[in-house]
Amino acid sequence: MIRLAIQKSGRLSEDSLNLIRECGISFIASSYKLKTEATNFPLEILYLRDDDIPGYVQDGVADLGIVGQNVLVEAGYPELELEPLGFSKCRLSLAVARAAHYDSVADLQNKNIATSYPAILGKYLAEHGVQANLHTISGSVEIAPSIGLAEAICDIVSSGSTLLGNGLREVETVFRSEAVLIANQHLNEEKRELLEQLQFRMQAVRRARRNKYILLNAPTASLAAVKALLPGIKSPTVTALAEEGWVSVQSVVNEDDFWHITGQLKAVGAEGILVLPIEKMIS
Ligand SMILES: Nc1ncnc2c1ncn2[C@@H]1O[C@H](COP(=O)(O)OP(=O)(O)OP(=O)(O)O)[C@@H](O)[C@H]1O
Ligand SMILES: O=P(O)(O)OC[C@H]1O[C@H](OP(=O)(O)OP(=O)(O)O)[C@H](O)[C@@H]1O
Ligand SMILES: [Mg+2]
Repeated sequence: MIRLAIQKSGRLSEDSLNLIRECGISFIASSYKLKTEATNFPLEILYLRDDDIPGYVQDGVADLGIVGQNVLVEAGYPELELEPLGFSKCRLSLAVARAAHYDSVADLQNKNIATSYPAILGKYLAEHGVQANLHTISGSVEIAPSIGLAEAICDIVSSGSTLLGNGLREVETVFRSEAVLIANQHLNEEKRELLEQLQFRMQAVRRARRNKYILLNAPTASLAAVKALLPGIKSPTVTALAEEGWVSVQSVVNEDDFWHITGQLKAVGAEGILVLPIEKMIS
C-alpha cells in the first residue's frame, strides 16, 4: 500500500482527484472522510491542507503528494519534486497600488511587503539586492495595501482579477508554479514499484490530454503534403477510400499545434476532418 496526500479542498483538489480517477483508480470520496482506500490499486489517499503536504511527505507520513511548486519550494523541500502535472498553473507576483510610483524592484527598498511566501520572496529580493520588511500573513494578502499594512504584496496570480478587484497592479513575476507530484526519498522497494506504476499511468494520461486523434480524407495527389504536416507517433495510417483517387489519413497531433495544422491541412485539400480525444497514450 502506498499513501498519497492531496489537498482536501481548494484549487488543487478537483484536478488531483480527476488525475487519480483517469489513472483508472477507483475510490469512494466523501467530504467527511479524510482518508480513503482505492478499491482497485494498493493506494491510500489522505486529504490534507496543502501547506502540510510537503512536510508529511518529507517525514514519510505520506509517501507521495500532489502540491503546488510554490508551497513545496516555500516549505524548503524542492528536492521532493518528481514531475509537473500540468494543472493549477499560476505565478507569485509582486503588486503595488494602481497609482503607486514603480519603476523597478529597487523601488521596494525598505518598503513593507505582505506575503504568504516569505522564503521565496526573501530569496528573490536578496538576488536583486533589495532589503525590505516582509509581513507574513496567511491569506487575503491583496487587502494589505488598502488597510495600510504594506505598500506592496507578493501573492498568487492567475487571471489577475483579484489584483484588479483590489486596486493593485502586478509589477514583477517572482516565481512560476504548477501542481507537481512529490515523493519521499526513502521509499522501500515495494513502494518504489507502486510509484513507478502510478507514474506510468499519470504520464499516459498527461500525454493523452496533450494530444488529439485526427482523421481526414484527402486526394491521393495531396498525400505527400498531408503526411508532411502529420508526422504521427511513428507515421500516419493511410487507407484507400472506396472513391478512386482519395485516401483516409489517421494520425495524432499535439493540442498546441492543432489549429495551425488543421488550417494547413485544409489548404492542401483535406476534407471531412474529425478530431477525437485520446483516453490514454502509451509510448
Ligand atoms: N487562482 C489560481 N489559479 C491557479 N492555481 C492556483 C490559484 N490559486 C492557487 N493556486 C494553486 O493552488 C494551490 C492551492 O490554492 P488554494 O487557494 O486552494 O490554497 P489554500 O487556500 O492555501 O488551501 P488550504 O486550505 O489547503 O491550505 C496554491 O498553492 C497554488 O499552487
Ligand atoms: O488572479 P486570480 O485569478 O484572481 O487568482 C488569484 C487568487 O486565487 C487564489 O485565491 P483563492 O481564490 O484560491 O482563495 P484563497 O485565498 O481562499 O485561497 C490566490 O490566493 C489569489 O488570491
Ligand atoms: Mg494552504
